[in-house]
Amino acid sequence: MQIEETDIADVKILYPKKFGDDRGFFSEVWNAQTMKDAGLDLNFVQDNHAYNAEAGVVRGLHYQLDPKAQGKLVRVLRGAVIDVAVDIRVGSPTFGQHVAVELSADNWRQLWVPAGFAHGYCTLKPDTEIVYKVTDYYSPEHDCGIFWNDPDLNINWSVSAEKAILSEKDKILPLLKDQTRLFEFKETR
Ligand SMILES: Cc1cn([C@H]2C[C@H](O)[C@@H](COP(=O)(O)OP(=O)(O)O[C@H]3O[C@@H](C)C(=O)[C@@H](O)[C@H]3O)O2)c(=O)[nH]c1=O
Repeated sequence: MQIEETDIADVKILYPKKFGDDRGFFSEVWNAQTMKDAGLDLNFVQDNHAYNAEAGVVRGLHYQLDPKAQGKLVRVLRGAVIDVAVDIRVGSPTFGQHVAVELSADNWRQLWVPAGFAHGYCTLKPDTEIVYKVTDYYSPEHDCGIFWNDPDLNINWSVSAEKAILSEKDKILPLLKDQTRLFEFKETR
């Protein structure tokens, strides 16, 4: 498993090895020790799996507030997405900046989205399945979001505002500048 740094210090791209043979392939997609060696001692408590019928489905940008903040390790089983992590830690040198990475069944990458970040994705293909491990349980009371197409974020989602397919909840999320429920930046997060 190779682990690559991104432009935002705490967000990482993981490249699990894939061993192909006549039968198909084998891949270690999560290894606690490897991540610990890379400085991430993680305790996942829930695995999420979402199916998206169409290309252009946008989910996000979502996060849970402290004390239920979640780190997310994201990968794609079928199809492809642009996966996005936005730094929403007030006081962070990269506040409001984002990392956007294509994750697909073909490239087999994973994105580590730490607590303190809003997360979202846009499907690039129909029949896209995404799975992610999270470090805390779902808590609707702590669930928050930011509008996906906030002009201040300047995210290239690969879909137009007219064509994007969103949940009713996600259509009316606030802009980052209007969202008061954010995180505080801590060096050690
Ligand atoms: C996220 C979540 C949802 N649900 C339920 C609530 C609701 O009835 C239904 C669909 O929920 P949502 O519309 O919030 O699902 P979705 O829009 O896919 O939400 C997800 O988006 C991505 C981008 C994330 O990062 C996730 O953390 C999560 O927020 O599933 C759970 O039971 N457990 C969970 O962990």
